[in-house]
Amino acid sequence: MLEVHDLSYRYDEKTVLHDVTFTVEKGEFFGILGPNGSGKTTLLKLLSKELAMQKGMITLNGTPLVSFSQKELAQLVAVLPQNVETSFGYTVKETVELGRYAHQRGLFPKWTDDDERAVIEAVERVGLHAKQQQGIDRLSGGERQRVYLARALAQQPSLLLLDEPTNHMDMAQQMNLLDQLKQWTNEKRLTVVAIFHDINLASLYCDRLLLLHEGRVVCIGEPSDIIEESALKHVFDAAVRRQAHPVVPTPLVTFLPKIEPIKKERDVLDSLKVTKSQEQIVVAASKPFKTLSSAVVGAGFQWATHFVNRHVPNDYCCDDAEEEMKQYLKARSFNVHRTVGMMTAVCLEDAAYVYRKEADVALYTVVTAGVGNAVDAAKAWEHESVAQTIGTINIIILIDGQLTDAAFVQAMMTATEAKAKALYDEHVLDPNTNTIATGTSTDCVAIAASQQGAVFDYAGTATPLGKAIGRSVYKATVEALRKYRKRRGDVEC
Ligand SMILES: Nc1ncnc2c1ncn2[C@@H]1O[C@H](COP(=O)(O)OP(=O)(O)OP(=O)(O)O)[C@@H](O)[C@H]1O
Repeated sequence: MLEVHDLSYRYDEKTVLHDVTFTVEKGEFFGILGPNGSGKTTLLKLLSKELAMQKGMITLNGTPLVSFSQKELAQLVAVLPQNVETSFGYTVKETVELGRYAHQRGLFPKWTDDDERAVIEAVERVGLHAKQQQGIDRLSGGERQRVYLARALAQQPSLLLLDEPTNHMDMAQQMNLLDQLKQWTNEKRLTVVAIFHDINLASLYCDRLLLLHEGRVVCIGEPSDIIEESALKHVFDAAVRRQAHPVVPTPLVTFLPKIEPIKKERDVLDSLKVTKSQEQIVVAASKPFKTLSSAVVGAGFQWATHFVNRHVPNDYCCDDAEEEMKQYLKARSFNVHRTVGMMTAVCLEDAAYVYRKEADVALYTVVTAGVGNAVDAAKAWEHESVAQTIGTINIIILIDGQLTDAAFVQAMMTATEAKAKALYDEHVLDPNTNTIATGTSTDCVAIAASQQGAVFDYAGTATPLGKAIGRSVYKATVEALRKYRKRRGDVEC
């Protein structure tokens, strides 16, 4: 629908756009990103003919932009500029009605049913139906922005040009408005070209993005191709980290603040406070540890200061164990956002604690082990139903060092392998298949790292960290298992 070829532009002596070339398809939501002064607004003004072209070519549906009259262009293209001058004295509806100018004909144009329908739909779409008779000077900045967007939508354009459309809006309004626009691109094949400052919003809503830097196109493509750490670092001169969105397959970026690296606290593991009772084992750290866990509370990545292994009865049963565990933690004054919480029916006196300090690696491991639900993972499919009792082998590993994401995942793998080996050597059987068990049906692992000091890129079994994890987890699991089995010979816990 839109083709831009070798577009350059200069204000006086200063060239601010250099040979910009791209195309936008009909129905596409196309985002323009770039730092302040990179030429985004100038580009948009050239697309709307607010600025006269100096060099290059822009075509709309195959016709050069220069050959459209202003009125012809207004029937195809609507613009929401960065700053709109407020026309005081108009109501919301009257302001939106101005969007119909492009469709009025003759010296004394008649207001038609089509005009009325277009205005009402636009006002409703931006959620201002209830305020349509209100003067726009009595609206908030965000509401006013929505009125101007409605005016642009009432124009029923094929191409909508937006300069920071969600300026002044709170988060909910931004999402709501972009959801609506996205729906219009799908339903009405409206094409949107929008300037964004929020990279994550652009990534969520745009089909493709164009990244501008000092008036030049750095790259064009789908968000997952464009949102790339090194390109963003180069363009925005800021360190960023790319991550996966938790729900949709688009990337998210986090800008990393230029703060002093965390000061290395000596012997961070020595200052851990470990409290043991029949009800719970609590490992408390003075600073948050970055943690990857499968715990009931705090699963996934989390920064945590407290690691709680709580004893529950053998017949513990709850529809929403996570919520129940959160209530338990809150009632005991734990901050649930800073706590990793797991459960076990095992007697907590039988926990094993292993502290290892070698030249390059220091870690502290706590294991509770019960094997009532022991399962051979390779044969679990033979079980008619997997027992869902709380179990079982809970492993907490606190590491003094900085782990990459790869190292976190490898630490999980190494710990799991060492646990399985402990079960093998202790000859723990899956009672259903009578084969050696590899774990229990509800095991839990938490890998926590201080994220200070030594950097560990990997934690597989060939690395010093992996070796220390394997050795500690094996030792602690064997010890905890033996205590558990000995007690079962004496007292049922
Ligand atoms: N009317 C003007 N006269 C002279 N220079 C201008 C004019 N308008 C913009 N510029 C310059 O052109 C360059 C590009 O400006 P532009 O507004 O297009 O950037 P932008 O990427 O939209 O910036 P922002 O993110 O701050 O809105 C800047 O260096 C700016 O100072």
